[in-house]
Amino acid sequence: MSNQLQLAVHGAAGRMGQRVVALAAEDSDIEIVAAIEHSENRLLGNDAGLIAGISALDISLTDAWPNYAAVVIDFSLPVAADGCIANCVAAKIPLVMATTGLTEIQKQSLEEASKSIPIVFAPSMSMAVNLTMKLTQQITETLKGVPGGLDIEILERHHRFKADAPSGTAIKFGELIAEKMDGDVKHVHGREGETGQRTRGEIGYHAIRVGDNPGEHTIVFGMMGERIEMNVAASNRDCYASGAIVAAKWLQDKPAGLYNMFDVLGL
Ligand SMILES: NC(=O)C1=CN([C@@H]2O[C@H](COP(=O)(O)OP(=O)(O)OC[C@H]3O[C@@H](n4cnc5c(N)ncnc54)[C@H](O)[C@@H]3O)[C@@H](O)[C@H]2O)C=CC1
Ligand SMILES: O=C(O)C1=N[C@H](C(=O)O)C[C@H](O)C1
Repeated sequence: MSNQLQLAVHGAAGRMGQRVVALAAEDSDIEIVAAIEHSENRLLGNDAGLIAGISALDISLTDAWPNYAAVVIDFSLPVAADGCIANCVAAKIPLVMATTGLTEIQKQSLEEASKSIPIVFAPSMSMAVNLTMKLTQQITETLKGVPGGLDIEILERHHRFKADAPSGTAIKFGELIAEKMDGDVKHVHGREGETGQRTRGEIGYHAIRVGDNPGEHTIVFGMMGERIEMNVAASNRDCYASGAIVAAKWLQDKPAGLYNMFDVLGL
């Protein structure tokens, strides 16, 4: 059908890429036009649907970029981000950049790329996570002057295979919370040795890697005599994959620019 959204998935054989392929294949508004992977991936040439654990789609895993796609969803790795960005800019294809762990230079190249193509860039495509981000900003704004002080710690739990720490989501939680705090903020990643007592302007980060946890974040707001814990947890990866597909569709009528999931979700 010509009016389907022609989607290319970058990192298509990965944990996330497989879920994007599977959910997109169920969506009658989407036509998967390319399932792109690393040139050394041993699954190149295999059917992307079978790799994703669904029926064959007659789309072979490839390392070649399509001549045309309406949008690229990237769930690859930081090492692949530069090529992805460059190909999307060259072909003027809108991009959903979901990969985390990008360097500052790579984030700058995303900014530059967004001058010519529309990009959604977010460390979590989950609606629940992005709503929780907004709620934690409200809690920080409300409690930051509480008598006795407010201590904020961010715990994130992920599967044993995750290659970056802390999660991009935890880093984004910290950035958003820091925007609402007064004075200088010190981001403290883990604690060991004679640290001395906690200072007021700290945000602590703790990365837990266990089993097959698809992603869980707990923001602890500690006060003298009580605390609030905001917990958001995925039970599988489809919250991220479906969020990325929503973002891909949202991008279709947008001008060049750098957008996030708050823009997509209207938060
Ligand atoms: N924004 C979000 O909502 C979410 C983001 N993520 C992020 O997505 C990324 C991928 O996560 P997973 O799927 O668990 O990892 P994964 O390791 O299972 O998948 C990454 C895929 O990228 C492929 N890849 C590596 N280099 C490539 C290249 N040069 N060209 C094309 N493909 C290449 C790998 O072969 C692999 O199949 C991570 O950065 C993770 O943090 C994960 C879940 C949700
Ligand atoms: O690697 C993962 O799995 C996830 N990574 C993202 C992150 O680093 O924030 C999003 C989600 O937490 C799952």
